[in-house]
Amino acid sequence: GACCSYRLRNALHPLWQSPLSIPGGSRQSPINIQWRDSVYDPFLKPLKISYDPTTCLHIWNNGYSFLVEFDDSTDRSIIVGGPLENQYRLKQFHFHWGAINEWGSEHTVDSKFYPAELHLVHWNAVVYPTFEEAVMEGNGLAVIGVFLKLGAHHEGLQTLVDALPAVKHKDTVIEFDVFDPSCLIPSCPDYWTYAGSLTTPPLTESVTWIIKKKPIEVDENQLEAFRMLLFTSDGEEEKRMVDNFRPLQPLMNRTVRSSFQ
Ligand SMILES: NS(=O)(=O)c1ccc2oc(=S)[nH]c2c1
Ligand SMILES: [Zn+2]
Repeated sequence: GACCSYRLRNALHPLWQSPLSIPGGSRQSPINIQWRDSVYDPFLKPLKISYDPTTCLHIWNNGYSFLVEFDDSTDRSIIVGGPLENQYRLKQFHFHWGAINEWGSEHTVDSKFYPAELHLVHWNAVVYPTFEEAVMEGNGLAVIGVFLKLGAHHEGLQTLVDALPAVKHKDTVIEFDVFDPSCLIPSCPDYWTYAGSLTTPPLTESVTWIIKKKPIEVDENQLEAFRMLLFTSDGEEEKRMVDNFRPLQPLMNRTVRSSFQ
């Protein structure tokens, strides 16, 4: 049945040496979003995003992806509204991508992969004292997912792409002190939302996912810049950082809601 195959899928996937099964794994991510099965919820509010670009700190290659990290010691960069009961603080954003343009995103829409997916990670600092504690709680995190599609050059992304050669190897970091990530979020307010998990270890079921319906456009050179990064440290045999996405997980007893009709 679905459950054993998903356990097999997790066990087999080379990248995530995740445990054979996640304890009580009933809300794992990513999932396929079947547009026609999503349910319009008129009570969903618009998502309110207010980021302070000066809270940007650095870019770090952590050996899975590259993270742009923010100063989350105050409420200067937050999101509120949408499906959320509290405001959530921006901690970092990162991407997942493929070796080629045919795949790379973690979520799919009607089984379609995008070449890449952006995750903006926020945590519930109203209720929890630290990010590490929020990661363990059902309402601890809120992640905005934005699909990237091949198309026009993205000016805002280019400032980030220009810094990537400095973080080519695992565990390298470069200062990156002013960046407003809202330039990476489509202005169209439409989104899907569902209860899910982290897609990398510890895979905890602590994420309210907010997946933007509209993708952003980036060009081939910008996607290629992601693919020049390495999973490996300086001096090790080079392994290109590509296909850093988790396999699709079963929907189980969940409904995906939409903010639009
Ligand atoms: N890929 S993701 O689900 O957005 C995500 C977000 C934050 C995380 O913190 C740890 S630890 N693993 C994480 C995975
Ligand atoms: Zn992610």
